[in-house]
Amino acid sequence: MNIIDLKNNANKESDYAVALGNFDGLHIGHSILIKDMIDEGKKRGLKNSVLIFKNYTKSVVYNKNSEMLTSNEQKFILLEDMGIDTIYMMNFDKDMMHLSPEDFVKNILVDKMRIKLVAVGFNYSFGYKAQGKGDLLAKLGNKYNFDVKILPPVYKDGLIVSSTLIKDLIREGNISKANSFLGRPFSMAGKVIYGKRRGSSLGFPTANMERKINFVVPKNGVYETSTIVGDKEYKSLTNIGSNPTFNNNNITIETYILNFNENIYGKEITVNFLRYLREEKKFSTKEELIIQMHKDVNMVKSD
Ligand SMILES: Cc1cc2nc3c(=O)[nH]c(=O)nc-3n(C[C@H](O)[C@H](O)[C@H](O)COP(=O)(O)O)c2cc1C
Ligand SMILES: Nc1ncnc2c1ncn2[C@@H]1O[C@H](COP(=O)(O)OP(=O)(O)O)[C@@H](O)[C@H]1O
Repeated sequence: MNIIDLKNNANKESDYAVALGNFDGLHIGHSILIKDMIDEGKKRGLKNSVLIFKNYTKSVVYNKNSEMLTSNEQKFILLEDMGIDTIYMMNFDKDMMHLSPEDFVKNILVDKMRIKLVAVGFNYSFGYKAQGKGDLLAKLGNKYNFDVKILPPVYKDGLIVSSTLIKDLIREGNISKANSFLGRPFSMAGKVIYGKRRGSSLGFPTANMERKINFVVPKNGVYETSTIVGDKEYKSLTNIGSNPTFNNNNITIETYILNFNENIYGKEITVNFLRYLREEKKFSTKEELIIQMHKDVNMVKSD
């Protein structure tokens, strides 16, 4: 798989099919769209690609740091697994934001990327103030000689699968449902930082994570997770919250890794969220918390 930054490069090699979108989460709806683009591209003898903005378009448009489901690194791995030939990267900045729909199509898709097929979802919009919709894309396809495929919404359990819905489910702690919409566990990557150094004394050292990007955070509570350290995956338990037993006030994301005993401060870990187990509680003594933590471990050991 190639990754091409369109800032200083253009594709001169071959004609391409492309899927367009933010693809935050690369959920089951995104996968269907991308697989369809790959298949349709193959029929036409085209290479396949996705165009990804380095930064989240909504964050630029609304000038805020929006919460996200996936980092670009995670997207690259997932897209490579799907069989994508090329990822085109672009910086979404104020100039880009002000491009008219037609200029976006002509300057980027046609001139820089040699696109012959564009696949988008039913609610895709593009160009300044998101003025361009599917019908305009189809017209521009006629003008600039590329095919356009607009995919209908993908439903699951009677709901349209969307990144916004999945983020809301995660915020509510409904991890199982969020994961069924994602098609894999929601996962967060980040560096292990120092905490209060209390975990080891409780018999449960916890790796405190600093999120690598502004990942959406599940509601406070204890979760069954798995944790990737280096190239190994371990069973784990993750507590999100303010440790009310100890009257902390900031929210931490901390993971106790089973059958593990290494110093991993400063290392990057990935935590996959599998299941919500219980609320974070205020215990009257630390001994009671320790008893509960043993019960938590038994919950995930037994299956
Ligand atoms: C499985 C698990 C369950 C936890 N449950 C609670 C809880 O219910 N209430 C609470 O106050 N803290 C809970 N904690 C957080 C501990 O209080 C925390 O790990 C400890 O204070 C260590 O913090 P440190 O990493 O800053 O040293 C839990 C931690 C783990 C790993
Ligand atoms: N099984 C384990 N799970 C998580 N971290 C572990 C484990 N074994 C050793 N560690 C190490 O111990 C650190 C956590 O110890 P802890 O006493 O909770 O300190 P802190 O408050 O700094 O997180 C982790 O950051 C990691 O480097």
